[in-house]
Formats: sequence, C-alpha cells, structure tokens
Amino acid sequence: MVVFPNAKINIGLNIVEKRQDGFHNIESCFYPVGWSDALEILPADIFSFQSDGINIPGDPATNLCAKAYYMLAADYEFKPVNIYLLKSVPIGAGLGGGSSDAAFTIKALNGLFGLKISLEKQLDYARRLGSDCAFFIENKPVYCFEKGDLFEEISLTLAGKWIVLVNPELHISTAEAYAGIEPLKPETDLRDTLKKPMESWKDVVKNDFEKSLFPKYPVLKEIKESLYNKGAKYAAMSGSGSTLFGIFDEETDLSGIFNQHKVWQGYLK
Ligand SMILES: C[C@](O)(CO)[C@H](O)COP(=O)(O)OP(=O)(O)OC[C@H]1O[C@@H](n2ccc(N)nc2=O)[C@H](O)[C@@H]1O
Ligand SMILES: Nc1ncnc2c1ncn2[C@@H]1O[C@H](COP(=O)(O)OP(=O)(O)OP(=O)(O)O)[C@@H](O)[C@H]1O
Repeated sequence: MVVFPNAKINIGLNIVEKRQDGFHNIESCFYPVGWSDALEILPADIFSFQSDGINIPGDPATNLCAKAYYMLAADYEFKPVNIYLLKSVPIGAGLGGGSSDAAFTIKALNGLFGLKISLEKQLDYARRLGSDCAFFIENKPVYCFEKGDLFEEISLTLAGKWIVLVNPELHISTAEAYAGIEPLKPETDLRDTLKKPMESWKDVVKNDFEKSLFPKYPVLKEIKESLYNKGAKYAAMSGSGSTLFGIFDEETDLSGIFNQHKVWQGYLK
C-alpha cells in the first residue's frame, strides 16, 4: 500500500494558557495542503523502517512511523511490515510532517489488515504520538482547541485558492518555540473572524509564535512581507515555524522569487 502523508498549515494560532501538564492550550484552524511525503507499507516477515529523501534526525527505531506501528502491534494481531518513507516535507517546519506520517501509518495499517479500528480510537492512538497527529486522521479543515487535538467543524473553504509555502530551511524545535511564549487569552473569536473575507484577516488572524520568532529570525518576517508585496491576500507563519505561507486569489508562480528557499505551490482543496 502506498499513501501520501500531506502537510498542514495553521490559519491563526492563539496560545491561550499554560496547562498543568506543561503543554499549552491553543486555538487554531488546521487546513490540509498538498506538500506530501510518500509512504509505502508492505507485509513482511520482520519489521523494518527505512527512509530516503530529506534526512530525518534521530534513531530510525524512534521514527514516528515505527512508533505508530509498535503502538498498534501491542494491541492488535497482524503481520510485521516493511515501511519505506520518502521524506519531502521539511522537518521542524511547522507543517506537521512527522505527525502526518504517523497518522497515515495508523490509517494504512488499519486498512491493510482490516483491523476495524473505530475513528474515535484512531484519534486516541494519534493523540498519544503528538498534538498535531490527530488532525491528520480526518485530514479536513477544522477549528482546534485544548492541546490542538480536539476539533470542531469549521465552514471555511479556500478550495481553488492558490497557496505558496516558503521554507527557509531553518529547523525550529516546537518545544523551544513554546518555551518563548507568554500565553494570552484572545480578544476576538477566531471562528467568527474566519467567516469574514480573507482580505480582512491581515493583522487580525495572528500566529502568536511570530512575535517571539520574527525578532530572532528576521528572514521569517522578510518572507512574510514579500508574500504580501507579491499580492497575497493573507500571509502568515505556520505553526511554530519556520514555514511561511501566502494565499492568493489566482495562480502566482513565486518559485523564482524565493529560489534561495524551499518552495511548494499549488491549489488548495
Ligand atoms: C505548533 C503546532 O504545530 C500547532 O499546530 C502544535 O501545537 C505542535 O504540535 P506537535 O509538533 O505535534 O507537538 P508535540 O510533539 O505534541 O509536542 C512537542 C512539544 O511542544 C510543546 N507543546 C506542544 C503542543 C501544545 N499544545 N503545547 C505545548 O507546549 C511541548 O513542550 C511539547 O513537549
Ligand atoms: N517521520 C518523521 N518525519 C519528521 N520528523 C520525524 C519523523 N519521525 C520522527 N521525527 C522527529 O521529529 C522531529 C521534528 O518534529 P517537529 O515537531 O519539530 O517538526 P515537524 O514534525 O516537522 O512539524 P511541526 O514543526 O509542525 O511540529 C525531528 O527532529 C525528528 O527527530
């Protein structure tokens, strides 16, 4: 079985308060984007994990795909598998790439071996692997709250809009980004703001990480300003960085403008 774990962007990201468990309650809108890895899972005699493409730091045995496999193998009976991951989505990029690989491994094993794991249970397994991971189980636009792993439907459709993602190949650790934050309860309701036209989001739909990360990494602010200068209707950083995105009404090829960075562009669904 071959699947294509895609990335996400955060449209608005409010870090509301620090929790007793050390994590933060947040609110955000997750939107799937087409930048994807490729993940092949085949039944085998012994378990193995291999990856190619972008180098993933750390021991392959602790890769989120391997963790997802071992977690399900502890609770269900099925054959070992060979997992082959072709990594294209940048790491430490605010795009949830590793979380998506993990969620797609859960979904693929469930389908391949007919495990009949309910949607709720798949979401619970995903939550155990990371806060972003549960979103990729259903992989549709949602408003998220608490650790970013509880969801509410949102009637936001950006289908047919053009998105440009620019990654300056700066690895920002999620834990480090959260450590630099002073949580603050938002004054406006993100769900209400997102009902208004995209043109009105600038300066209202904010990513709280920008305030602490832009002074530290000026290139992030420069990229966001360039996206607006090139006609983006809305531009922001995704998650804890380092990827910036711009949303345009029409196809706008910016690969030449940002040729010193990694760029992915395409239509939103
Ligand atoms: C920034 C976002 O990408 C926005 O969607 C997510 O909140 C991050 O989700 P993630 O990468 O899946 O993060 P996890 O692997 O669960 O946590 C990594 C670290 O980030 C911090 N963390 C994460 C999520 C959260 N709601 N509060 C936190 O404080 C914690 O220090 C945690 O140890
Ligand atoms: N399949 C995987 N893909 C990417 N990173 C992985 C994977 N499995 C484990 N990891 C580990 O997770 C770390 C990246 O996590 P981190 O949360 O910083 O970034 P991310 O998953 O790219 O997305 P985000 O910044 O949105 O959370 C890497 O340093 C790597 O060691």
